[in-house]
Amino acid sequence: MHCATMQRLLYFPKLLSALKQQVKFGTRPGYVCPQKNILEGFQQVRRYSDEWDYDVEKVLQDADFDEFSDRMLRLPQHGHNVFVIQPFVRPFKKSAIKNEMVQEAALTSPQLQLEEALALINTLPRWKAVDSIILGVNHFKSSTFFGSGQIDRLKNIVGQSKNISAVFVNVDILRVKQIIELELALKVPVFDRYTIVIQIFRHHAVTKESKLQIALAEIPYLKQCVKGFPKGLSDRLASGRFVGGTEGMLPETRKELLSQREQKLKKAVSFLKQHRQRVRNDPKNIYPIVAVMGYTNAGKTSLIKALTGTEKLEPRNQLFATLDVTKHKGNLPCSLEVLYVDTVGFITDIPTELFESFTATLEDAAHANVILHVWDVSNPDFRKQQEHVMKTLLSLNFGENLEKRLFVVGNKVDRISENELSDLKKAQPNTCFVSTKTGFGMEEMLHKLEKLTLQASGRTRIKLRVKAYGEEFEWIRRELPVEDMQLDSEYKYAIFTVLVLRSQLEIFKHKFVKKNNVG
Ligand SMILES: Nc1nc2c(ncn2[C@@H]2O[C@H](COP(=O)(O)OP(=O)(O)OP(=O)(O)O)[C@@H](O)[C@H]2O)c(=O)[nH]1
Ligand SMILES: [Mg+2]
Repeated sequence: MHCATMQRLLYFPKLLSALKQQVKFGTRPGYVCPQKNILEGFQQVRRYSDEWDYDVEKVLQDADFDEFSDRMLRLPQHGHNVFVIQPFVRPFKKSAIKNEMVQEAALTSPQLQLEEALALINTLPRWKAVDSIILGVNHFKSSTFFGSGQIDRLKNIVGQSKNISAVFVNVDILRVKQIIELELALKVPVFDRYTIVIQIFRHHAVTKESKLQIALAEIPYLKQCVKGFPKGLSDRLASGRFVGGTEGMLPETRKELLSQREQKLKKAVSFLKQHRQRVRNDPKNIYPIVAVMGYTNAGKTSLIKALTGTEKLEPRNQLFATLDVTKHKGNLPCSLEVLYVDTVGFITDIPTELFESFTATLEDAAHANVILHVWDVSNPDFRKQQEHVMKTLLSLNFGENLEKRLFVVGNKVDRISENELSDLKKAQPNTCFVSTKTGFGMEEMLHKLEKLTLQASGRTRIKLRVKAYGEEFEWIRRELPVEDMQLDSEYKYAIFTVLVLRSQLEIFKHKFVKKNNVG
């Protein structure tokens, strides 16, 4: 076996020894071990034959639109040195906030929010957070967002620093009027969370599926820009955001451009959905599916890598490192093959439209037998994060039977103290606590996951007694997930323990039970 794979399997000593025994047993002359593929499964990186044959590039190619959207989203090639502003509403004024997402954000600490804002900026290649400030406000003023005294203070900071080339106000979305007023005052481009996340998405999108969905995610933002763009202001703007190019276009022409783009994208996404549905319904796809979901950077990709040994997976200390929904084959201790689905992480204070655009690929996860929710328990904000993930799952139609198929894993326990871990275990008795980094708790977690997966995917563990090395024997070995096989003392009969779907059992009965001697 591959040496690196061996090392990874050392996380799971019992599982490893069981696998080794099975393989040894399989080397008996004349007998190929059905479990041999288990070990091979650990080494395999496999994209299933669900390739989508569609020319997305053709749909996305549109020079006029690119010029318009790049201008609105301000995508500089050179990056930015960013001044990060973390606004928070002073506690006694919380009732003044209407926006539900801002209200939710106001429940956490501004310091933690600022840390996330810095991580967002530093995730973008060539972007750097150079300074930051936490600003308490009584309420978010409609036109300028901040009060006039605060605007003066910000003007001073930004004006005096030669280093600052952009400002990031860490709120979900700023209105166009607010952006324009802030840009006029501060004389640098101003970004909100929506625009920053869109830019990260653009950088991290690899496949045509994610490129398409991200293009759709930009549309609501651009619509807002077109709607809120005030006449006659553009030439006063220093940032050049709305100046030149499509600025000269009539508002109707911009609207037309956007609506044509939206129609094209929606049509392509509907084809993508149909394709995904066909793949899901293909009777060949009988593997139970475990969708790994959670807040961004919680360790979803790391967990799948630890469970499957997939070399190509690259966990990264970045927000939204994963945008493509990918499937990775692994085995449960009972030998049953499962597909782990890696997914895009969620984040608070982002308009829901942004994640709704991912539904075409997230639908695969929504139909999964098990929804494995990963928490980063070392993050002081993890309770708020996990609440947010649950809310997002419900808003994205993951609600059906969610309680029955939900499996919660608290990751990164190597970064918390023993006391904290024991308090967490008491408070969350149904959660499996692990570290994908050290391997702590992984074996126990895997056994619990197996139990739920078998139950949720409708598999039954049964014994089949058949003639050794006969037709049925070969069929079982080839077609069914075999957990164990024993030969009788005379090597005449074999007793298989298999994990079967009702449909597989019916096929077996139809093929063999009547005509042959099967127990
Ligand atoms: N200390 C520690 N770090 C971990 C653990 N699991 C993951 N990490 C680190 O956390 C960071 C994020 O890991 P990923 O697996 O990429 O997280 P993710 O949830 O897939 O993130 P996104 O795809 O960006 O949403 C990486 O730097 C990992 O090395 C763990 O158990 N302990
Ligand atoms: Mg990931």
